[in-house]
Amino acid sequence: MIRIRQLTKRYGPHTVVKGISFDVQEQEIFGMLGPNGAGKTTTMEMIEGLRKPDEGSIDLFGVDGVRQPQSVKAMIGVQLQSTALFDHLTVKESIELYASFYPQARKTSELLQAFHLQEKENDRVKHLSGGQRQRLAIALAVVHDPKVIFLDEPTTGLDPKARRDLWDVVFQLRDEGRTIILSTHYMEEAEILCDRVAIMNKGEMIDVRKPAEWIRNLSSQNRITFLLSDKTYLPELQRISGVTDVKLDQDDTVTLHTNELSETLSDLILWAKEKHLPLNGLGTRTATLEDVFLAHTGERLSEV
Ligand SMILES: Nc1ncnc2c1ncn2[C@@H]1O[C@H](COP(=O)(O)OP(=O)(O)OP(=O)(O)O)[C@@H](O)[C@H]1O
Repeated sequence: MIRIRQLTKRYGPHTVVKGISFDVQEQEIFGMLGPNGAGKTTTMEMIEGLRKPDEGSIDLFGVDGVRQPQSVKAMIGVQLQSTALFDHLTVKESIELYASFYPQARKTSELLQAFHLQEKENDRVKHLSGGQRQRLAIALAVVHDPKVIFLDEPTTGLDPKARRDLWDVVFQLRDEGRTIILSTHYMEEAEILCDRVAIMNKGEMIDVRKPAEWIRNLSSQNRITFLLSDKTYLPELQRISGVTDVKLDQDDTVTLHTNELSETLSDLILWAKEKHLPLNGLGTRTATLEDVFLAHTGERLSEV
């Protein structure tokens, strides 16, 4: 287990990580979300032993991350930004170069296979697609068979297919028994990939929860919409079970906010039947992690 307690980092008068505490379980895919400048990278780099905390403790599977950063480095793999790869080396040469940095390394053939790069082994890095470069960057991070892997926005800029392929790589790393800490700007990615998600804002840790728990706690964000031209029905709609708010737009669209989506929906249908109202344009929208993020940070992640 990774145990972080009261971790603090200051730059001059600015405290950019403000005494945060959390645990990461073994074999967990742990996501860190937050707007730009929230302190995600600083936190990850303190755990990686690259930046020294001003206060607090880091215990990485029994190793003191603050006092023994060198021991931490042997246990962890950090994905390079794909721009940091050597463009003129081939894929195979890149892996062999990185393997030469460690006393013990995984076989090149095994890594080529695990990261679906066999067919590209003799291609120069500069000729790889975005997804292949990212897979190579992660392959290089696991050359020495680390227990913990850090991925900083691993799928930024990838097309949907390459993104899904990379998710498979991350699941595979976890299934091999590794613990993964990643930052992402994509809500969908956090929902699908992460066992638990930490949301950071302005150097503070808002909380750590499973994606579904974050969403459940924000369940009044569930919405039902339909067309209704007669305003006189609005007070009745307010009384339908689960409804927390009713809004009517200028284009006659009614939006019901509810914390009990299915119950509200079935009661609404019964009510409309009684009144002989057609419920044209009926639609529902459940809360997403994007709504959670907006509610907690006041920003849309897709825009940051
Ligand atoms: N070396 C440094 N010197 C001074 N301030 C720094 C330094 N590194 C980071 N900061 C500041 O610390 C704050 C947190 O930065 P950090 O990079 O950790 O945020 P982040 O959540 O990773 O953001 P992003 O999503 O943009 O990567 C920012 O306000 C940043 O300007």
